Amino acid sequence: MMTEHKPIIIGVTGGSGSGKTSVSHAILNHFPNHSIMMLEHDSYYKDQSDLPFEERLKTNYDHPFAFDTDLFIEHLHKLLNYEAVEKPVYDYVAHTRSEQVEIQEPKEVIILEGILILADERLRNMMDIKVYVDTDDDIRIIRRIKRDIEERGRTLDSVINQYLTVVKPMYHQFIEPTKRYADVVVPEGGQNHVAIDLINTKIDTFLGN
Ligand SMILES: Nc1ncnc2c1ncn2[C@@H]1O[C@H](COP(=O)(O)OP(=O)(O)O)[C@@H](O)[C@H]1O
Ligand SMILES: Nc1ccn([C@@H]2O[C@H](COP(=O)(O)O)[C@@H](O)[C@H]2O)c(=O)n1
Repeated sequence: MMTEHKPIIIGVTGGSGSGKTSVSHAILNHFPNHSIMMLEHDSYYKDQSDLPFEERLKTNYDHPFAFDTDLFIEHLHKLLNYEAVEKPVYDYVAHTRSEQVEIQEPKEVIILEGILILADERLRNMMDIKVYVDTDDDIRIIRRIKRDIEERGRTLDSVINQYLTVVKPMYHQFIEPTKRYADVVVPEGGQNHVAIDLINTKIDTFLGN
């Protein structure tokens, strides 16, 4: 595919359970007839298939080192050049990459989503709009308990233990400080229709609509 302009990049970040995915889907759904895609940083958690399962449980998944951000950026550069990429598929139950990949075709609008995407200067410099979803800690942990038990194969004790020992301290050390890089701070995630409308209007402007 050849086009005059490079794709538009929107970064959506915030703590775990803040509503990043919901905001990203609200943006995707606003542009049903446009060329738009989402690239989750979580898909680029490092492959740990060489480690026994018990060892994978000890990984700090809320530290920048847990991600293969170099590969994420490499894929982003390809997408910016309108080339397709083989996106890894992450398995939260097994705590490693699955053996499958998904072919991701290039699009005109790319939504990057993840807890630590604003922590990397290279990524920040590639974004046209930076969004931070800001949701109270108590709401986020309640959502996470429900989601991790229902969808990510966790027990209540494991979610609480991981939250108190890793997720909460890493949030304050690495994620919350990136709020200052955001162009837009969205309180209460997916339900903030005014903020999402403002973001969509800006994307429309970039698209020349
Ligand atoms: N405004 C909201 N009200 C109620 N539940 C929500 C809201 N936004 C998200 N959720 C729920 O909370 C969980 C986490 O939301 P999600 O968008 O996946 O957050 P994140 O991607 O930041 O982890 C999901 O189960 C989602 O359905
Ligand atoms: N094997 C893994 C990998 C990641 N996590 C947690 O996922 C959170 C990020 O995803 P969100 O959708 O909640 O933004 C992050 O806080 C990691 O702790 C995990 O538990 N296990």
